[in-house]
Amino acid sequence: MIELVDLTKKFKDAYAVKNLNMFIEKGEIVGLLGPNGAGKSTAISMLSSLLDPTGGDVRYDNKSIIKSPSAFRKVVGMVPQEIALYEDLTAEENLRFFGRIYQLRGKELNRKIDEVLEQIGLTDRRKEVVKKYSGGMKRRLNIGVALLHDPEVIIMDEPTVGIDPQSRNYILETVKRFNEERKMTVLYTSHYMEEVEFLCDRIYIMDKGNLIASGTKEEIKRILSSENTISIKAERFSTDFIESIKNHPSVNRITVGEKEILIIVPRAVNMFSEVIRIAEQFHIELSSVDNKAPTLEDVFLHLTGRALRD
Ligand SMILES: Nc1ncnc2c1ncn2[C@@H]1O[C@H](COP(=O)(O)OP(=O)(O)OP(=O)(O)O)[C@@H](O)[C@H]1O
Repeated sequence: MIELVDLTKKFKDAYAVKNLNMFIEKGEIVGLLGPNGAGKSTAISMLSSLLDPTGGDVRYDNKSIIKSPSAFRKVVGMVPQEIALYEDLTAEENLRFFGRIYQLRGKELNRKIDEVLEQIGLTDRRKEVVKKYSGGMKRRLNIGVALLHDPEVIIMDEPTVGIDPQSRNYILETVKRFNEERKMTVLYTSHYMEEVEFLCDRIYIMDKGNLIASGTKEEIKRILSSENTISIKAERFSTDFIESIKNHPSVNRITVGEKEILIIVPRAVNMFSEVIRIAEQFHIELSSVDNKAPTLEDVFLHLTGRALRD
């Protein structure tokens, strides 16, 4: 198990990470979520012993990896946010170069290169120089480098930034496969809610250096359990109708879009029939009325008052 205990990093007079407490069990995919500048990269740089903390500790199987990082370094693969590849080398040559740094040689190195290229779906393009690769292919090779020494734990710092949806999907599916087939422990940082929702069972949410929520997806969404959101859609809404919904005694607040209105009501209130009655009264033809399950995005908005991608 990996534990972060009161982990803190102060740059001059500002805290990038403050008293961060987290744990990651063997074989779990844990998500670390937060907007730009939340402190995610700083936290995982300390976790992978690339950066010295100002305070606190990181423990792997009860041993401090701040004091003695070498054992942890052998079992961890780090995928950095910035692509760290040689553009003028081919995929195969890049893997060979980094493999040697991991002390791999000869047949073992060749076998690992073949295996990693297969895992990241680049076997066919192995002889091409990286500068000809698409953003998504570079991202995949960046992940491949971290897999060369068969890590037990992989730490990924926003590995899908700036790529097309197809490559993004490929990466997400690959991470899931590593976890299922190889029981790899994964710490996945992102500022995309949907990625973390798809991949992770347990989630930590950071904002401005602090942890603002943690738990399973279900636990985190329960933060919003005192309210329910109803989505109604129509080709057009009239001002009278909007005012009537907004001023209804059971409605907490509404968000008005061009063709959709979100109506937030207390959990216990059933507004369905009431909404339909008011729509009929104002001759609004509703195309749908749905109960909207809360998303992690809603949780973040609720906790911070800001959207995650501000
Ligand atoms: N070397 C540094 N010197 C001074 N301040 C820093 C340094 N590194 C990070 N910071 C500050 O610490 C805060 C957290 O940054 P960090 O990069 O960890 O956030 P992040 O959540 O990873 O965001 P991003 O998604 O943009 O990488 C930011 O305010 C950043 O400006």
